[in-house]
Amino acid sequence: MAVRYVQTCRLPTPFGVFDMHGFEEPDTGKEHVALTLGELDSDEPMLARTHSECLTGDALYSMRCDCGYQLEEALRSIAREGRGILLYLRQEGRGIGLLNKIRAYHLQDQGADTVEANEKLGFAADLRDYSMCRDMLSHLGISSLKLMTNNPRKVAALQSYGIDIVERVPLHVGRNPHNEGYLNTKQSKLGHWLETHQDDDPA
Ligand SMILES: Nc1nc2c(ncn2[C@@H]2O[C@H](COP(=O)(O)OP(=O)(O)OP(=O)(O)O)[C@@H](O)[C@H]2O)c(=O)[nH]1
Ligand SMILES: [Zn+2]
Repeated sequence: MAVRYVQTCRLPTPFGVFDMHGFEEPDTGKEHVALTLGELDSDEPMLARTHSECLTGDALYSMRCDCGYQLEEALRSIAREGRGILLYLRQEGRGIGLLNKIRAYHLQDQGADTVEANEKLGFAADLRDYSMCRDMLSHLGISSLKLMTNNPRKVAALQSYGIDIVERVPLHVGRNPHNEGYLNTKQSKLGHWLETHQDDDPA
């Protein structure tokens, strides 16, 4: 989806003072942001995270998934590196939206896994589209990334837009008894690179 740049402001966080760049999808009105730290105009690959919205995990401390833990670890890693970008993409629930995600969680409470629940609701397992990343990165002059992800589809999607992924940085944090089944299904059905025994120590 094509996006247009709107404005930039400072965003102080416990991890560092980022610049927040706002973008809008003219066709849908969806709003996305990029947080950046450090020099943008450089040929050096940039540490990056493309993070899809998860209100429950990112803002409400849900332990059903690993999103909140990954968001925090990504911002911490960018701050440690002194340079990087986090693209926060407003595609909640792998693209089905918040209320459908609650419907899907209800089905999971009754025994479905994360993929089966989507399918029972008539959705594909993952409806996300990463094309807005191309415009956002191009606007900021960034073409080469060290991407923090465990998701092979994300890597392939960004590469298909001509973005150079020079390194894939694993992001294994937040495994707990409430998301064990979810993470196992991500690995077995969605192909995520997740070892069975993760090192949860963020040090
Ligand atoms: N439909 C659905 N969406 C979920 C569920 N659990 C988490 N999500 C969504 O899954 C998405 C996770 O996105 P990301 O954090 O980018 O993670 P990812 O695609 O799994 O890949 P990583 O980069 O390895 O973290 C968010 O949009 C969440 O809202 C679920 O059970 N059902
Ligand atoms: Zn989540």
